[in-house]
Amino acid sequence: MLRKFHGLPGLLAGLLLMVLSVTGAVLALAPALDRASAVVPASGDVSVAELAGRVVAQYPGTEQIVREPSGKVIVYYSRDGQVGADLVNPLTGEGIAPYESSAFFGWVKDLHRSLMLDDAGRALAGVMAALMGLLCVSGMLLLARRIGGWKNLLRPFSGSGSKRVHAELARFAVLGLLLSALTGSYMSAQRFGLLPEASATGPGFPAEVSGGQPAPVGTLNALGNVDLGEFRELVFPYPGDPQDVYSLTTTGGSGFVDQATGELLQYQPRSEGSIVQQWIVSLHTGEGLWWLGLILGAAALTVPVLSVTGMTIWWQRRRSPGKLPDNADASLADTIILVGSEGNTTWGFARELHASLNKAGFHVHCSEMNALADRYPQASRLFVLTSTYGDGDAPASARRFMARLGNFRPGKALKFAVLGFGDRQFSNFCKFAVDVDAALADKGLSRLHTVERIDRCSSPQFREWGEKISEEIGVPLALDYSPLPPATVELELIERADYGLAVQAPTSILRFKAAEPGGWRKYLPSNHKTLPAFEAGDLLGVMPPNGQAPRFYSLASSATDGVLEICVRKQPGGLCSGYLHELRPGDRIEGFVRENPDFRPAKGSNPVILIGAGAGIGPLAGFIRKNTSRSPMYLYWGGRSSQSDFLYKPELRHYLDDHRLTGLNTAFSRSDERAYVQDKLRQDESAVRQMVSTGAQILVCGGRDMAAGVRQVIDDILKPLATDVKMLKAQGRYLEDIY
Ligand SMILES: Cc1cc2nc3c(=O)[nH]c(=O)nc-3n(C[C@H](O)[C@H](O)[C@H](O)COP(=O)(O)O)c2cc1C
Repeated sequence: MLRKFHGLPGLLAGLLLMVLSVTGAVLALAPALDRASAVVPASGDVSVAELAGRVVAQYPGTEQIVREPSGKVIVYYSRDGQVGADLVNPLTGEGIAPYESSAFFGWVKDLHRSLMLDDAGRALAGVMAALMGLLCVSGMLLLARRIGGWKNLLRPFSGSGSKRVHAELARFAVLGLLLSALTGSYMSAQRFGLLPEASATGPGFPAEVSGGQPAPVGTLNALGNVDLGEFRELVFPYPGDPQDVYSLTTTGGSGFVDQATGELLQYQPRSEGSIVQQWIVSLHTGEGLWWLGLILGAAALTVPVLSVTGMTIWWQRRRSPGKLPDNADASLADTIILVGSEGNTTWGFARELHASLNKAGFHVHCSEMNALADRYPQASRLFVLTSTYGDGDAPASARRFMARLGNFRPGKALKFAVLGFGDRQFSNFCKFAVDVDAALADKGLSRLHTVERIDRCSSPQFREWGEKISEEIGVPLALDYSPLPPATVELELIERADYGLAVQAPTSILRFKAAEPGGWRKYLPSNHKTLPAFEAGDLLGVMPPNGQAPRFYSLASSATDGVLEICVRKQPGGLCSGYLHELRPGDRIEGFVRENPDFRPAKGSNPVILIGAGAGIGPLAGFIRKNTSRSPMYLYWGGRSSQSDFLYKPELRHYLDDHRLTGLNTAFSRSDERAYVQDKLRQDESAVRQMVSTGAQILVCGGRDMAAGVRQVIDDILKPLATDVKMLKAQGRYLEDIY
């Protein structure tokens, strides 16, 4: 609900808000520019009498002197029948330059205030300001919910892409934006009579004036008592009229000054309402507070980026597999389905369960596990369908689930069943599902059904689970779903480099191109094949022969390299790795790319520490190849023998020479040295610690034993910094790709 509230007005208003914010940011420069060009004496240095005396000496026809909130002093005068206005130096009274208000700023102000649409535009701008206030508040509530409370607001966020940019910018800009929005709404409401305006009437003309011989303005007592810092405006009496008076306005109020006696007449202090009003204007425009103007301007400049990233998030969410027809509201649903998925296949099963339960008359709400609500007031059944990733870890749409479980307040009637999706070839088969099952039981929920595990998206296993659930809930559910095989492309092997045979670790670097169609079809222009889009670190799914489920390999190249490269170790008895190792140049395979955006080096100039062993070097080599900005990048890699399985040896030398790689540290377990990559990290302990303390990111790729050993070493190294791998992971600074 909160998300809809934040998203819909945001989308509608995005464009208008961009216009208002960009114009606001331009206008915010004016106070600082004005201040930079103004001569501002220290407080107490110049009185209004001194100022007026100096100005009149230079401009005998002075009619009015005005001091702007920026400190600029302007004199309006008449000379030889002509009127003029000059900017003057308050220390000398001399003119600095003719005064003209900027046509450019005037135009921008009109656009900002009324979108060039007079009153209709002013009203629209006011509505936009109120909307901006709502967006700020709902956005902050969303953000606090996402990061686990207000206390985490200043901690680094994990995540990537539009979501991260949106959240990072918003948390720093929100106070400025909220201030602009609230003050803008207030001003607009006043203008349209929705809020009372402070009375602008000044004191009445004095009933009695001395009418004596006018004294020089520089000698008038009442003006001598006012400091320049408090001065706003002095209007001179009509020349030759002894009954006329000076009218004086200061920050504290206004009154009249007798031109003969210098006495202050009819002084009226400013009302509280008028002071508040003036403050609101200053807080909105930065008038007289040039530094605040700059802060507000910088905050306003984030609005176009927030609008674009906000729209991107909205669009991604609309296209997400979690968008289901007839999805009940979480607060009204009697049945909840939560989905944990990385590659989206689990969503297909969840959709089938959702449709079957809906058909049976239940009110079903389905969402990703990360969106676990604090309560489901009407629900009595909770189904959790989740895959497992990494080395028994949570998939992307469930990564925040365990943290959110802390705030979860289940009703007494709520019973749950967890169904895991995984692959028996991983030693941690469906581990995350098992962990979730245990965590829900710990929370005090009772089980509707014990946790079950589905191997490689098996449709019969899913159907059987459905039958057991039918018995538990007393309603027949016919779950019939088989995921569509992913759309594949044909790839042709163009090159291979073989390593490791002598040390019983046969590993090959395989390079593919998109296969050209055969026969007459190759002459069709539309049939010229190109590689799909991918980045190093994404996954290549390979369909092994005999219709087996796909196996995944980390990509060592990106599409812009013009070649699709993987690094494959032949596993004893491994069906797919054996199949790939048999390939000769010219042979073709069927494959598809699966994005893995969470395993990428962060952009920026912080050091990146790459750690891997064996074929795990593949994506790491791809990251180094792409490091054309020459950010500091260090590689720690372990193999068996420098003679036999030093993968990418010539390329790494080349990357060191051209500074795409800053440092290389190798360990060989079957050499005289007998070292592992963990040993090299320990040797470099202080350097690693120092890099992490300056914001380094660590990426690990390889087998699970190596990854566990590396985690242990890094935890030890980080102890003096009072941080650990868990914390770095939460900040998106420790990424793993483990098999
Ligand atoms: C890189 C990678 C790591 C995986 N790790 C595990 C694992 O540790 N345990 C497991 O049971 N399955 C693991 N799997 C298999 C997935 O859980 C399984 O393919 C699941 O059906 C994917 O569902 P999803 O597409 O909804 O994420 C892994 C798959 C990949 C590609």
